[in-house]
Amino acid sequence: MKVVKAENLTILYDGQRAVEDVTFELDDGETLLLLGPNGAGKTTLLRTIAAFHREYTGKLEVFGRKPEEAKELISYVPQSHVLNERVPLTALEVVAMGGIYRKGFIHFKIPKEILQKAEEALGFVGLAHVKDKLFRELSGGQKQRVLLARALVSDPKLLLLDEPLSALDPSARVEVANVLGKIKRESGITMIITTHDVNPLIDLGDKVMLLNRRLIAFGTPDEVLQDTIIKSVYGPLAKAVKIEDRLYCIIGDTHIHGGGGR
Ligand SMILES: Nc1ncnc2c1ncn2[C@@H]1O[C@H](COP(=O)(O)OP(=O)(O)OP(=O)(O)O)[C@@H](O)[C@H]1O
Repeated sequence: MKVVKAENLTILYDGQRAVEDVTFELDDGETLLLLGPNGAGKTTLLRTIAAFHREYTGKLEVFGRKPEEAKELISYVPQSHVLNERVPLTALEVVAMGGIYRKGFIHFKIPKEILQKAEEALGFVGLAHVKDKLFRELSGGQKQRVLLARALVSDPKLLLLDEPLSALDPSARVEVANVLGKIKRESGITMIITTHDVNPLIDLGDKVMLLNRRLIAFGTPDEVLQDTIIKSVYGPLAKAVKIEDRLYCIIGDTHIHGGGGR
């Protein structure tokens, strides 16, 4: 069974088309890098797969079901997370929230088994040592890793990540990309990762989709990240180059969200 199957998927907001006529399939364990300029529809596609947005035509199946019927199998890590940093939560409490919300209730006291899972997840992302630190006092890269741990606590089969590297400095990008690599290698969870900068993630991508409201290209990194295809979206200065067998995309599209660092 396909993890995601979209056929002629068109996504609308109040009747206006944001994403048009997208067809693709994703197999179990694959990682899809979803690439496209500002306003291309990356977040829209991700949120529709997560069943947060439901105005669409065409076919969309997640694990062979309607997206809203597959919700318990999906974890979604939003772009600018909505965690209220004024609430003094520790890293461990933030991770545990992933298990609590999934169970559909809010406890004042976090159940022991959820705390234990949260500790394991924090260890997995290499942050066991900061479990009692306040989330708001962590670095940008550490915060993003905590959010990854939070997404893992509910044992998802599909992980949807919206711009996990944005607003991070280059060394934090590498730190987070390494954790994403570990998730892929050790847990085999299917992932869809939206990004403006494909370079730090390119080794993870089994498939790449280039979206610009319409599907420009979908396939392996070698198939999609070709000079002519990249130029058709990002203009004549954009380039795809291969250096020592590794692909790099120079697209001059850095998309800074502000914030960043601490
Ligand atoms: N809630 C909404 N209501 C109406 N239109 C929306 C809404 N969210 C997004 N859009 C529109 O849908 C289109 C795609 O936006 P989306 O945020 O999915 O693109 P994106 O590729 O994720 O962009 P970015 O890289 O800037 O985050 C844009 O034209 C945007 O204005």
